[in-house]
Amino acid sequence: MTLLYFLETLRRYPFGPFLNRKCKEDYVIKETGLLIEKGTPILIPIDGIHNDPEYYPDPEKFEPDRFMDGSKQNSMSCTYLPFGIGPRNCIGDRFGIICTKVGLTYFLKNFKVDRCDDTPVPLILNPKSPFIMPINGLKVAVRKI
Ligand code: HEM
Repeated sequence: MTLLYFLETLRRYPFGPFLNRKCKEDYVIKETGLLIEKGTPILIPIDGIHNDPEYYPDPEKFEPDRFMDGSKQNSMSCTYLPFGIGPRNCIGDRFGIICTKVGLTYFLKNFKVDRCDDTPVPLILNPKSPFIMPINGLKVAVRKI
């Protein structure tokens, strides 16, 4: 269950809005005829793909169950990219997942988290940040259980 919430959180809020690559050889996109020349810098829009209703119906909705069948986070899927993709993808993905599971489980066993008066609803992201992060932080009420 923790994993489904983790996966959905990284869909809605990946670390950054895009991955960057450089084109290794001239490439023509079949559908449009557009030529991408060798050496062209490429930005792959993670947040655009993660919010495309063709892949994620009702993308604004936080819905951990979308990951229930396990297919989306398949490494061959180009529609879920929180850890990047290909030979330069994140080498720490499994380690990151395990650390998050252990840390979250320990934290949630000991603390209860609630909205407070200062919790931004809806969450407003900082449009000037190179990372995906709330504009004024994310204040919540944390109580020891
Ligand atoms: C939730 C945790 C993490 C997230 C969301 C994350 C995300 C990413 C992303 C998006 C990339 C770029 C991949 C690409 O361009 O295709 C990356 C690269 C990388 N990550 Fe992570 N990462 C996480 C944890 C870690 C951890 C725990 C380590 C090391 C212990 C790590 C080490 C690296 C390294 C070395 C690269 C560069 C790989 C390369 O250029 O070949 N990451 N990560």
